[in-house]
Amino acid sequence: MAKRMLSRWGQWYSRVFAVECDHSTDPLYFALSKTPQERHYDERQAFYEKLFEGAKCYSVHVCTDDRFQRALLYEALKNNVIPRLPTGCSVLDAFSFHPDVSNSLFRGFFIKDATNLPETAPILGELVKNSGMSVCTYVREENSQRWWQHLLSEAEDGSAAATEKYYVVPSEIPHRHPSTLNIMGNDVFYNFEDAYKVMEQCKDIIPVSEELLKLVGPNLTQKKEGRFPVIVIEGLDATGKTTLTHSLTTTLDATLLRSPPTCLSPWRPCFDSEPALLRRAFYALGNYITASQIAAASRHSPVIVDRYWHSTAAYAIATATSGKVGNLPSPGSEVYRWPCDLLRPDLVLLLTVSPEERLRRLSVRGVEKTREEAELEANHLFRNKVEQAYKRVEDPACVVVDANPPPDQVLQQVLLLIKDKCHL
Ligand SMILES: Nc1ncnc2c1ncn2[C@@H]1O[C@H](COP(=O)(O)OP(=O)(O)OP(=O)(O)O)[C@@H](O)[C@H]1O
Ligand SMILES: Cc1cn([C@H]2C[C@H](O)[C@@H](COP(=O)(O)O)O2)c(=O)[nH]c1=O
Repeated sequence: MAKRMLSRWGQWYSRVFAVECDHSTDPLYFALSKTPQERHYDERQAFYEKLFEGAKCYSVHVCTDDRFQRALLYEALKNNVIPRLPTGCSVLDAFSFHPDVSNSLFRGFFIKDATNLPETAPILGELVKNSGMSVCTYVREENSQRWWQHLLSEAEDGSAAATEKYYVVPSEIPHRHPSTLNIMGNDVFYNFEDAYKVMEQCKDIIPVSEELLKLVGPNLTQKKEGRFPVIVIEGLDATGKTTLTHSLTTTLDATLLRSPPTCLSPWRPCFDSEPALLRRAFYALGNYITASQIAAASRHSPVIVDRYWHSTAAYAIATATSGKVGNLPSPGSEVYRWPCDLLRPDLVLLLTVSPEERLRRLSVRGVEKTREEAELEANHLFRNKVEQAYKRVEDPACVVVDANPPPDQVLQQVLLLIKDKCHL
C-alpha cells in the first residue's frame, strides 16, 4: 500500500501549498523540503506561528487528474466530511499546486484543531482510503523549532500512517493566485465539445442531463447567416437588462433571446445546485443553444440577447477566484478569450449602476434569488470581481453603459451606441 502511495505522490514534494486565512490578505504559502532550512530563522518562526497557531493541524487535498472525479470528490469532502469535524476545529481553504502552472491545482482544506480533540484524527484518517485524497498532519520536530508535513497513507491494518515526511518551508507569493490555475476547462469551456463531454459524464448522476443532451445534439449548428445585427445586453442582476432589452426589442422591432434559453429553465435549479464543473457546463451549452437561435433569428430581424458568453465567463471566473479583486487573472489572460466556435455578437453592452442604486432596485423587486445572486448582494467583493471580469472578456469586448439614469435615458443612450456601431 505504502509503495502505491509513493508512486502516486511521487511529485508531492515539488508542490507548493497555500492556506487562505482571510479573504483580504494573501494566503500563507509554503513549500516542502527534504533537508532543513538553516537561514531566516526568525521569519520561519513567525510564519509557523501564523500558520499553526499552536493548534494540531491537518490538511486534505483532492488529488486526482480527472476533472469530473475531482469536482465530485471536492463537493463530497466539503459537504459530507468537513461538517462532521468537531466544532472546535477551524477550517480554511487550502491549495496545492505548481506555481503559475495551469491545471496543476488541487483544492482542499487546512484544519486547525486548537484543543486536539480525539474525534478529529479518525474522521480525517478515514480519507486515506480514498485514492483521490491526500491527508497530511503537521508535526513539530522534537528538540527543534522546525515543522514537518507528514503525508499519510493506509497501513496494513487499515489505519492512517505517515509514509513520507518533509520540512515545511515558507515560500514566495506566486505570480498567479492558485485559485485561478484550473479555470480553463473546469470553470470556463472554450468550445462546445468540451462542455458537451462534461454533460455526457453527468448522465449517471443527473438523469436530466440525458434530456438536455438530446435537445442540444452533438453537432449544434450556429453559423450566423443573417444580415441583421446581434446586440447583447450584459450586467449584474438588477442593473436594468430586462427593462432595456424589452424597450430595445420594441423600438427596433427586434427578436428577443436570452441565455440560458427558456427551453433550459426547468433544469436550471437542478444544475445551480451542482458542483461548479457541472453548473458551468450547463450554462456553456445554454450559450450554444442561444447561438443557434440567434443564427436563425438574425436572418429576419435585429436580435437582442439578455446575457450571453460574457455572463458565463464573468460569473465563473469571479466565483473560482478567491480573495481580492487583484487575484483575478490579469487583463489579456487567455481565460478571457471568446470560445473559438461560439457565434460572436456585433455589439456587447455592459450596464453598470452604483452599488446603492442596484440595492435599491433589488429591494423594490424582491423576487426569489439564485444562490449566486444572494451571494452578490452580501458580497461587494464578489460583485466587483464579476464586473471586472466582464470588462476583461475580449473579442468582442463590452462597451460600458452608465445605467443609473431613468429607463428612457438609458434607452436613448443605447440607441445612439447601436446607431454608431451597427449597420441598421
Ligand atoms: N434605468 C432604471 N432606473 C430605475 N429603475 C430601473 C431602471 N431600469 C430598471 N429599473 C428597475 O430595477 C429593477 C430591476 O430591473 P431589471 O429587472 O430590468 O434588471 P435585470 O438586470 O434584468 O435583473 P436580473 O438580471 O436580475 O433579471 C426593476 O424593478 C426595474 O423596474
Ligand atoms: C447566463 C448565466 C447566468 N449565470 C448566473 C448569474 C446570476 O446569478 C444568475 C442570473 O441569471 P438571470 O436569468 O439573468 O436572473 O445566473 C451564470 O452563472 N452563468 C451564466 O452563463
